[in-house]
Amino acid sequence: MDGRLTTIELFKEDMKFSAGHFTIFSATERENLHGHNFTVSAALTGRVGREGLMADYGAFKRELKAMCDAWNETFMLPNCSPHLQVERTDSEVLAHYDGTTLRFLPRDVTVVECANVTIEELARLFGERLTAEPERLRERGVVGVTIKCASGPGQWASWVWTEKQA
Ligand SMILES: Nc1nc2c(c(=O)[nH]1)N=C([C@H](O)[C@H](O)COP(=O)(O)OP(=O)(O)OP(=O)(O)O)CN2
Repeated sequence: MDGRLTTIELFKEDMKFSAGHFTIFSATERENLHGHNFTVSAALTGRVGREGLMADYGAFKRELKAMCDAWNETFMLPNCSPHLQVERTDSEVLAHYDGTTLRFLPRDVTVVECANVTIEELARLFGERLTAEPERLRERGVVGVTIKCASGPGQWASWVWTEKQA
């Protein structure tokens, strides 16, 4: 590798998903159910090899798109909230919050491994998926990954990984 660093930024038009959610602010305060057109973008920093190539970014695009597709047109519930408990019955997904129960059909819900369906948690989920195999990233010369997730124009949260922290 000639060693120089480059950063490839991915913010394709189709890296998006329309999903419902509500932000939980406390044990007794949350938003009403609503939705956003979320978008996600990634910046991959890495070393350029003698072939004039860093890691092929195609795999990263496919991974991000697959996550967007899985969450698109569903209602997202957090699986690890300190304030909300998710219960699955034979025919429903129940969300117990502050003495109330929200009822969903399984086909309409995505339960995600996060404490809150916020842009900061969604950015982390995207980032952790892309950096699940840090050794493989290193082999491909990737030294940094930054994910941005937005719930609309002009507001996003970032999540950053560097090879040193892994
Ligand atoms: N730290 C965070 N705070 C909030 C988040 C979040 O993800 N992290 N999310 C929300 C809600 O999603 C809320 O719906 C956002 O509403 P708003 O800021 O009004 O954004 P809109 O998409 O509705 O766009 P506007 O045009 O600005 O109204 C709240 N807090």
